[in-house]
Amino acid sequence: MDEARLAAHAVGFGRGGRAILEGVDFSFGPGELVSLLGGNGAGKTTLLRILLGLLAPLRGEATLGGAPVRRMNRRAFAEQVAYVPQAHVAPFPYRAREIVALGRAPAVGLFGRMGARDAQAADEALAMLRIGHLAERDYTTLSGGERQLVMVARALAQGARLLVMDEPMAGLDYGHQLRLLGHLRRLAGQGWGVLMTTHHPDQARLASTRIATLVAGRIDSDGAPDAVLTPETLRRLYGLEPGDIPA
Ligand SMILES: Nc1ncnc2c1ncn2[C@@H]1O[C@H](COP(=O)(O)OP(=O)(O)OP(=O)(O)O)[C@@H](O)[C@H]1O
Repeated sequence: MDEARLAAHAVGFGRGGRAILEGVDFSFGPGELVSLLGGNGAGKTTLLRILLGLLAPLRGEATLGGAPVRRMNRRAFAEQVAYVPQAHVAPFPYRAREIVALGRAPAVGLFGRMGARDAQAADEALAMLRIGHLAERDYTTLSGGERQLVMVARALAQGARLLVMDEPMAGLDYGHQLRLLGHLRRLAGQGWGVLMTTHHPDQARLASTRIATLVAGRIDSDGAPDAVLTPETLRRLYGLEPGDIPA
């Protein structure tokens, strides 16, 4: 199990002489749904990009199963870790099944032909998220919540066991936020590992197995949701004073 953890070790990053991340030690792995909380500009997206090997840290390193991600073959990395983008409107009216099958690109090669096995993997992923009925639908006609689930299905079809998501609940109504969290929690229960950033501590508390907080580029706390989300942590995260919180 430990083999597949995605980790940051003493990671530091900066731009223009300004520190963005400092001494960040963090990891997640199979069976976990970890929410990364932090105010605007705290460094969440920067940390995700470093974990994904898209950005080289100035100090420290990111590893997958102990191997430096920056030196890993991208296809080998994609077989283990999927980045789930925020749902967006595709420029062309692909069917949902086709969008999901695109997740198979690491398996079929970017310009390879999609075979029956790929279509089957796409259908299995859609079924796992209980959206099989959307397979033939034009992706551009789906609601934001449905599109986000299609994006998760695409990551599942890719075969990766670790999912990394940047604000997956942005733009979703409360119902779709909770539904998405329910799916992610279920995936964690089945052995997937999920890391997501969010601006919704309450939802994070409901669904996460663990919560980590970033304050000014440093990990401020990391642990069980109820232990992390104290009034004191919320003050450091969002500048909230006890009187600001409805009693
Ligand atoms: N390429 C860059 N050049 C200069 N500054 C950058 C660059 N990328 C990020 N930053 C700065 O680094 C800080 C952290 O940005 P990051 O996007 O990681 O924060 P975040 O926690 O994801 O924020 P948000 O919740 O607002 O999306 C911000 O102050 C941002 O302006």
